[in-house]
Amino acid sequence: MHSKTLSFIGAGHMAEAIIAGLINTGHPAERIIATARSDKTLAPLQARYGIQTTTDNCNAIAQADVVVLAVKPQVMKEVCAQVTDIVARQRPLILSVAAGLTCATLSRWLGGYDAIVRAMPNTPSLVGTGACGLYATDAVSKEQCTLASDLMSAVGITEWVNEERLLSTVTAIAGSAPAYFFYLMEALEKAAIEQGMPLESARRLIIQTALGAARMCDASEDAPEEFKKRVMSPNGTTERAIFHFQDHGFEQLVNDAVQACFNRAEELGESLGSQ
Ligand SMILES: NC(=O)C1=CN([C@@H]2O[C@H](COP(=O)(O)OP(=O)(O)OC[C@H]3O[C@@H](n4cnc5c(N)ncnc54)[C@H](OP(=O)(O)O)[C@@H]3O)[C@@H](O)[C@H]2O)C=CC1
Ligand SMILES: O=C(O)[C@@H]1CCC=N1
Repeated sequence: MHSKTLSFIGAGHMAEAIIAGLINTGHPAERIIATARSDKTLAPLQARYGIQTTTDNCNAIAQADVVVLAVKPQVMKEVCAQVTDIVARQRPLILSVAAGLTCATLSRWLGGYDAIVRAMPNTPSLVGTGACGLYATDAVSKEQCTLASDLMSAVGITEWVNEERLLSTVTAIAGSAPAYFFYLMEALEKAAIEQGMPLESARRLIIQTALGAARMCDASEDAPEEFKKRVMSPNGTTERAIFHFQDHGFEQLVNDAVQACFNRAEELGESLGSQ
């Protein structure tokens, strides 16, 4: 992996999360190239990680073993059109992290080039605890799949899915899901402040609790439901809170939000893919 040159087309939140994770695991900075439209975006990345940067997408791809497409889905078509010729000459593995856009759409936009793996990562990649879904069509070789796995495993865990639509599920439970947890943490902070606790104290306690809950699940085969029961003393405090969540439709609300996220990923794929 460390001998491969990785070019990131797009240097925003998701690209930076993966780049930071890769640098932390020892990937040589000189073997990472990032592009953006403006030097203003690139300068801080270059300063932070010592990577190569350029606003010339074709130049970045001309040196690449792997091209990570990390622009917004809405600008992907334009970017693909720009780089089709250099991709055909260089023949890198294309790893797209864009929500919704299918391998078929990306391949069409890249003039029929089909060595494409789709990934749906998340921003905790930044600290080496990413969770990433991967999907490849039959056109992708075993070696290319291994390369994609190796790249994303450097910044967290990976799960291959055998149906492309399941990447929309991965989007709804992992790609977008850090925001759900942040939202819950934000709401807990607000509740603590309302009860008179200083923000700093509340935040420390909430972060550690989230970390502890995740670590307990990670360290055991037991289901989250089991851990929940162990906190819920009969007629105790937790039970009162959980019953309140249940009485107010918490599980349905989560299900509906996950479905809305899934639907938006599919909708993005369909509307942009029809272009
Ligand atoms: N954010 C997240 O948590 C996740 C995002 N994704 C996917 O990652 C992709 C990027 O999202 P995110 O990082 O949040 O978006 P950002 O807006 O943070 O980053 C987009 C980047 O693309 C660059 N860019 C725009 N146009 C071009 C171009 N023509 N050539 C080269 N670079 C260009 C921008 O550069 P400039 O600043 O100069 O305009 C910017 O650096 C999306 O497709 C999204 O679906 C997937 C999983 C999680
Ligand atoms: O919100 C989005 O569209 C992107 C994709 C997954 C996370 N962020």
